[in-house]
Amino acid sequence: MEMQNWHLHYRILSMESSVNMKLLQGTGAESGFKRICVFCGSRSGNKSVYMDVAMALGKELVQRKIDLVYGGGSIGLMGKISETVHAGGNHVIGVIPRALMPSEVCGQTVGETIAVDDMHQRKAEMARLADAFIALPGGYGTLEELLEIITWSQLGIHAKPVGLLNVNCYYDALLTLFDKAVEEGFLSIAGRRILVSAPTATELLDKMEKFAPVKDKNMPQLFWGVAEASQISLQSTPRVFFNKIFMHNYIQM
Ligand SMILES: C/C(=C\CNc1ncnc2c1ncn2[C@@H]1O[C@H](COP(=O)(O)O)[C@@H](O)[C@H]1O)CO
Repeated sequence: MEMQNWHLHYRILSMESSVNMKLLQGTGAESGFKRICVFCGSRSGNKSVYMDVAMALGKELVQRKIDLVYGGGSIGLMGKISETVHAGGNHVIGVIPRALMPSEVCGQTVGETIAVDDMHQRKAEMARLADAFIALPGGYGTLEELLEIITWSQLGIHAKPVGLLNVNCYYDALLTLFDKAVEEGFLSIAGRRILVSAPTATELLDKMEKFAPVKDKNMPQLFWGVAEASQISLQSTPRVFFNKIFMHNYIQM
């Protein structure tokens, strides 16, 4: 895609999402989201509230006719949300690296499985397939996925809503850290606003439906195109694979 076309495309995407969301407000109409990617723990947590919220989010997606993209398998919160959405009759896509595919590692994926080569490819594929992202409680894997997708938004790679389901105040410390980063000058206010948070699935989805991306005026317009990917590939061999895949998927978003 030409540089100018890309900027136009990005602006149209941002405008479209805020217009669609405005039309939906208060109408009781179907969601503006077709597919949401959920990042969440491969463990269940040690309080029932965590499995409960995974089920509640699954039911909310079913009710709003939103399909699920997730990391595949049947373990922990990942298993609970995928089983709930699948049982409710919505489509589920598990994007799973081949190394994690054996059922003794991750259990069985319900619905459709997309096998990928590695964790980087998985994230790019999840990001391409979904039109919004939600993080439930989880560990390093969930945090890493959440922070990367926020960073991609900050860099203008996508303009899709990112939500944090802060059940049981699980993410309070993280949200305080982000506020501290603004206070200390490491994060812009526009950057901080990328992440939408709420304590329940219903409130979070309602907020995300209304989300309109805020453009950070100080952020330069970046071009994430094939030309840059091939330049990177000349400079640094270990990053070639990631960047090639990432750019390829990005162009298709
Ligand atoms: C190897 C072991 C378990 C299998 N682990 C995972 N299976 C599927 N997806 C995973 C796994 N680990 C990370 N992910 C991705 O990150 C998120 C969950 O990570 P967390 O650290 O549990 O928060 C999830 O969204 C996946 O996409 C044996 O331990």
